[in-house]
Amino acid sequence: MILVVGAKGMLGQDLMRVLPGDVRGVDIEEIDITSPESVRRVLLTLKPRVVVNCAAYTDVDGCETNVDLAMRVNGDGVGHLAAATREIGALLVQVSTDYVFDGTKGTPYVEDDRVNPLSVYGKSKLVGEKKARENPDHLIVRTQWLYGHGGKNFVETMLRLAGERTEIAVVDDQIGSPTWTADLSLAITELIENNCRGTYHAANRGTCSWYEFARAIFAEAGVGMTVRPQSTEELGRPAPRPLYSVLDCDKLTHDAGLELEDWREALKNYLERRQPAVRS
Ligand SMILES: NC(=O)C1=CN([C@@H]2O[C@H](COP(=O)(O)OP(=O)(O)OC[C@H]3O[C@@H](n4cnc5c(N)ncnc54)[C@H](OP(=O)(O)O)[C@@H]3O)[C@@H](O)[C@H]2O)C=CC1
Ligand SMILES: Cc1cn([C@H]2C[C@H](O)[C@@H](COP(=O)(O)OP(=O)(O)O[C@H]3O[C@@H](C)C(=O)[C@@H](O)[C@H]3O)O2)c(=O)[nH]c1=O
Repeated sequence: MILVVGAKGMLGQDLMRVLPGDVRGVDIEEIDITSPESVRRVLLTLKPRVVVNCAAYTDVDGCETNVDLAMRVNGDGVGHLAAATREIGALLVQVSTDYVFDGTKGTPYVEDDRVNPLSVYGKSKLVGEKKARENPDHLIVRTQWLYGHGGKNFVETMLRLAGERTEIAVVDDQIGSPTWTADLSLAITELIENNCRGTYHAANRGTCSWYEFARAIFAEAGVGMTVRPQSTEELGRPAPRPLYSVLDCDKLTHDAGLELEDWREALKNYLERRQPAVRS
C-alpha cells in the first residue's frame, strides 16, 4: 500500500488520483507529522510499503515570522517520518523545492549542485531533505512553482484577482518553471515504479518569469487584464526568493523514462479541466 501524507493538500489531492494500486491518504486530522508518537502510531498501524510526504508548511512569507513552526513541520516532521519508515522497512518519498537554491547559478540546477537557501521556508525544506536521508531507502523529489486543483496557488490567485481589478503588477526578474501537480504526480509515480532512489528534479519543461506566467494565464483563460512588470525589490515581500531556480530534469528522463510536458501545454490542460477550487 502507498500512503500519501498531506493527502488533502494541493499535490496530495492529485497524487491520490494518479498513484496506481492500493493508495491511502491521511492529513492533519489523522496524523500530525510534528509528533513522533502520532507518526509512529499511524505508520505502524497501516504498514505501507511507500510513504509519500506532501505535508508541509508552504506559506513562504509566513515561514519568515513562524520560524519554529516551519522547522517543526518542514524539518523535524520529515525526521519523524524517516525514523518510522525506516522502522517498518518502507520507502520515504519526500517532496522538496527549488527554494533550497540561491538562484545565482544562471543555468538549470542539477541534483548535486550546491544548496544555499535564502528563505526560512527554503532552509526548513533543506533540513527536511537531510532528515529524509536518515532513511537510506528514500527518494527526494525537488519541484517548483506548483499549481493544481484545490490548492492556493499563483494561477488561482491571478484568476481571482481578475474578478477584482483590471491591472496587476507582477515580478519579472524571477525565472522558473511553472509545474502542474497532475504532471508532477505522474513523475513521482514513475520514479516509484522504476525503483529510483536518491534525489531527483521534476518540473514542467520550459521556463518563464512570474510576469510571463501571469500573462499566459490571462491569455489562456481569455481574461482581459493589464499586467505590469515589476522587480522583486519593488514588490518587497518578506521572504527572499531565488532569481533563477530552473531545475534540470534530465536525470528523471534518463532513469524513469519521462519528460514532463511544456509549461504552456500544462497550463492549457489545467485550465480546460479546471473546476472551482475545493479549498481556498
Ligand atoms: N506549492 C508549491 O509551489 C510547491 C510545493 N512544494 C512542496 O510540495 C509539497 C506539497 O505542497 P502543496 O501541495 O503546495 O502543499 P499544501 O500546503 O497545499 O498542502 C500541505 C498539506 O499538509 C497539511 N499539513 C500541514 N501541517 C501538517 C502537519 N503537521 N501534519 C500533517 N499534515 C500537515 C496541510 O494541512 P492544512 O492545510 O490544514 O495546514 C495540507 O493539507 C510540500 O512539501 C511543498 O513544500 C515544492 C515546490 C513548490
Ligand atoms: C500575487 C502576486 C505575486 N507576485 C509575486 C510574488 C512572488 O515573487 C511570485 C509568486 O508568488 P506566490 O506567492 O504565488 O509564490 P511563492 O509562494 O513564492 O511560490 C513558491 O511556493 C513555494 C511553496 C515553493 O516551493 C516554490 O517553488 C514556489 O512555488 O509572484 C507578484 O509579483 N504580484 C502578485 O500580484
